[in-house]
Amino acid sequence: MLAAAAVAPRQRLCVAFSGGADSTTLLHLLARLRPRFGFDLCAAHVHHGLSPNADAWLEFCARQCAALGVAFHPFREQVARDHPAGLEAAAREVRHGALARVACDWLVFGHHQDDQAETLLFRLLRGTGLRGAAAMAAVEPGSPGRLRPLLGVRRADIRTFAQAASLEWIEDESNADPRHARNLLRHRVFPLIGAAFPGAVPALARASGHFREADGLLGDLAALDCAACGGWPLQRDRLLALSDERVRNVLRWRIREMGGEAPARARLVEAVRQLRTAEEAPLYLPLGAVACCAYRGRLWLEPPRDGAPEQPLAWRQEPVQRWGAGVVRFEPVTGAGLGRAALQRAVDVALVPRWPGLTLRQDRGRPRRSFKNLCQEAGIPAWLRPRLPVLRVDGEAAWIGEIGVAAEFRCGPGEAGVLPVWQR
Ligand SMILES: Nc1ncnc2c1ncn2[C@@H]1O[C@H](COP(=O)(O)OP(=O)(O)OP(=O)(O)O)[C@@H](O)[C@H]1O
Repeated sequence: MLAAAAVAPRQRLCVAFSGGADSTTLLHLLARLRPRFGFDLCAAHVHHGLSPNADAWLEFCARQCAALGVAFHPFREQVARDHPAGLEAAAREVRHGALARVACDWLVFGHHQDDQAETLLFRLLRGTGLRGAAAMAAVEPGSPGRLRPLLGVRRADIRTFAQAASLEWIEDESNADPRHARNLLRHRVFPLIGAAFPGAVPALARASGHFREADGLLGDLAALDCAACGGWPLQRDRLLALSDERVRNVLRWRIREMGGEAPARARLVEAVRQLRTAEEAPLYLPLGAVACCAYRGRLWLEPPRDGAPEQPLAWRQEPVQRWGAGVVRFEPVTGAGLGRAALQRAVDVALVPRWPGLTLRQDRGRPRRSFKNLCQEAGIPAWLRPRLPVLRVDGEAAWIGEIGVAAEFRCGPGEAGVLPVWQR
């Protein structure tokens, strides 16, 4: 598995070390494999402060690491007891937050096949989608990536090995607490299932592999559909020519790609319904971690409060400048857009959001118009206005995204010009 994950010599592996039988076995195995693979090994333990034994566990982990010559990183964390998702979830969040702070290439966990089967069943009972049913991956690339080398091994086999190797470990008394839903599954439900279906655990683990594969294919389909819709921002009419299922798949995939959690199915169903009934009209649909925006034939997702940067972004002739969730491209043109010479003479050129009192004259001989009037005339919806990029040149608006160039800055015929294009 280490070879499959392409763990290279000198890469830094950090075992997430609870001190339990699984991560203790894992740590000992990796310590033995260290000379053969040439990786650097360390271990991290998170002290949640929830058990009266937490100090003793931390000391136990420190001693084990010292005996194996493995660097040890202890984390003492506070867990909120009033977390809306419950104490277990709060502890997990804190644990993963602490482990993410370890400088390493791979975090290595002691999850095994029984954990995988329990995770799958637990999630199915809560109505999970394909992504959740895919459960845990043995190799999850990332920075750091995650490895679960024991994912194909049964819990009982790990214990047998640990006993045969005379390893010592600690038992977390909370693992026996039937008030935790996971423990109820482990101690009551799985023994019953196992008696009736002896191969249930490996079969469930296998099923999660099938779900993982199918989920990967849905990701491929979403990527193909996005490409066929012209890439982000998508062409709205092409997206809506797809079936509802595929539109939802695209939205779900993009939200995850942006680091958010996919909203509940009912919410996505409603979003697609609204997209279809709005036809061509501008639309702004909050979807949890992101907002779905549709405007002038284009559709995109953006973080709800990340429309425009708060601070001016100085422009020093770069071809591309970031703007909120998108970019502004400055394309070289001749006889169109903004005159380059005037921009080069200016002292202060920056991309900024609209400011109070902003006005712009679109054509010589026509009056200056307020930002609000310009937006109304162009049919720009109120939600999009704070996000519009404005190129401010020595205090004057030279260009406003979606509106255009100010007459005073327009490039003369045959002159070198630059045309800003806002891509959301
Ligand atoms: N206190 C801890 N400090 C460091 N690592 C831990 C700690 N607790 C658990 N781990 C790591 O997580 C693995 C799984 O532990 P456990 O089954 O208790 O957690 P889980 O909540 O089911 O999993 P996950 O945290 O991945 O959701 C362990 O084998 C170990 O690698």
